Amino acid sequence: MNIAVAGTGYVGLVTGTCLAEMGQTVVCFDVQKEKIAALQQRRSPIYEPGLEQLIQKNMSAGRLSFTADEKKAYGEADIVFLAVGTPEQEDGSANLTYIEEAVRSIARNMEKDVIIVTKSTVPVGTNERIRQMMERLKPPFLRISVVSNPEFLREGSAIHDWFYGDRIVIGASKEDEEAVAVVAKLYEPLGIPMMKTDLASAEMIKYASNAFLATKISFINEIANICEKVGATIDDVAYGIGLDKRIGPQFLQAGIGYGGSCFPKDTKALVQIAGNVQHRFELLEAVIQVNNKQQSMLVEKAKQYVGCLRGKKIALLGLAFKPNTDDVREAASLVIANQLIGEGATVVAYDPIAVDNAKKHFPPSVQYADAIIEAIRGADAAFIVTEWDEIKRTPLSVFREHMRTPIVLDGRNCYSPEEARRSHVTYISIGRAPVLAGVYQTE
Ligand SMILES: NC(=O)c1ccc[n+]([C@@H]2O[C@H](COP(=O)([O-])OP(=O)(O)OC[C@H]3O[C@@H](n4cnc5c(N)ncnc54)[C@H](O)[C@@H]3O)[C@@H](O)[C@H]2O)c1
Ligand SMILES: O=c1ccn([C@@H]2O[C@H](COP(=O)(O)OP(=O)(O)O[C@H]3O[C@H](CO)[C@@H](O)[C@H](O)[C@H]3O)[C@@H](O)[C@H]2O)c(=O)[nH]1
Repeated sequence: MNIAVAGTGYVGLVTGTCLAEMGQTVVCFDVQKEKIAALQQRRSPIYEPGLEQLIQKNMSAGRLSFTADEKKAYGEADIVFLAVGTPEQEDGSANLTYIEEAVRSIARNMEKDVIIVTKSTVPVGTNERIRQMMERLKPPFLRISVVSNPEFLREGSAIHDWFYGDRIVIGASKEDEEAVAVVAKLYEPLGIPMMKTDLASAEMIKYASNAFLATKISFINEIANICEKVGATIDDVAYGIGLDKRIGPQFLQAGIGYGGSCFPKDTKALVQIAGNVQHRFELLEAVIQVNNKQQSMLVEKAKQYVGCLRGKKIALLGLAFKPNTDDVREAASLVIANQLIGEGATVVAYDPIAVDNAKKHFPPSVQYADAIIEAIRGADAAFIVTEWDEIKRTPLSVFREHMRTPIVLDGRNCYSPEEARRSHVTYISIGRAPVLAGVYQTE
């Protein structure tokens, strides 16, 4: 069985590499020639723990290769996994241009019957359109099947998620039952529960899963905001509600809102998908609004405790949208950096991995430090935006020692209020009472 993967972003690379690790022969294709060149040199274009080693291992074993030549990728393929991007358009809907380009390319280059397996997150109805496009464009003597197989991996733990996921969803129409069996057989060795359904339901499962998780986050963030006002503590409240098995403890970490390449785009796309069938998804609209508000909250709090931010040095600790990734797409750090600069502050940022990516997206006036201490030295306030282990391991006493005024605004609740009191820092976190260490100069 020859497998091709279209796209070498997170999903394409993890899919291709993990299928090779499972013993399949895989060739990955991308339109970005520099990505393919790096991969051919055995370098991963993204930071994901364990991925580069697994790429190298499977290239050496001769099971995994990379090409920028579409004929080489698709000519011999029995199965093509579509893992190209589906980014957000201005109106919030998913941009399907890359999917369409990949489909045209497969149709142009295929020399065998082919099963197209869509891993990209695509609006309901897209796989049906992929089938129609393929039927129109493919060589008439060859057959195609279309299977929806949404991906649920999380960045930072993507390889673990591939091998130990909660479920595998395979959607197809009745006429593609044979293709479903082929795809199911590929996944069988993983022993992960598999569910088979129709195309539209599989597509909807992906959006509904992300929308539900985003809802949980916005919900707990709102509870945290209320906790601050009524004197309750979010840590205890989240723990207490999570003990109810019907609710569960996961995704109840209050903070500065969700970011990343999926939740922000997929929630907006689902609002659009609903809107297209004249259904206003008011609950999800509120989830998005709460998230936007949450991302700005820390700067508002900074103004309250630091005073006017003009001319102040602010340390921004953590740029990636979550730990263990170098991805800064839709990261709260970007919103915060823009706001701080808008207020006239000088921003000195630190991140252990994501600085190269940040430099491409952040305002040019952001300065970058090589270490946490360098970022906080002489600072008037420090924002903790990503809960990297390195940041969590830095005692608050270090902030007290190196900052001009030790005001720490922690968007990820990395420390306990007790430690803040012991360390004599002003510590403002989410859903807990502020810890005030004294009166500081505000002008
Ligand atoms: N990132 C995640 O954690 C994640 C998880 C689950 C699902 N998804 C979904 O999977 C899809 C891909 O996400 P990603 O984060 O890997 O995207 P990405 O933007 O990181 O990568 C997409 C890749 O596709 C390539 N590409 C574009 N057009 C192409 C074409 N015609 N042929 C071949 N390659 C082409 C791009 O050059 C890029 O390298 C999206 O729909 C996303 O919503 C992402
Ligand atoms: O309790 C929580 C959990 C997460 N987050 C934030 O939510 C965002 C997303 O986190 P996470 O879900 O861990 O990362 P992603 O890699 O974006 O993965 C999500 O998006 C992927 C793309 O669709 C899906 O495949 C995954 O199942 C889904 O978890 C990040 O900003 C986190 O900081 C919180 O604020 N509180």
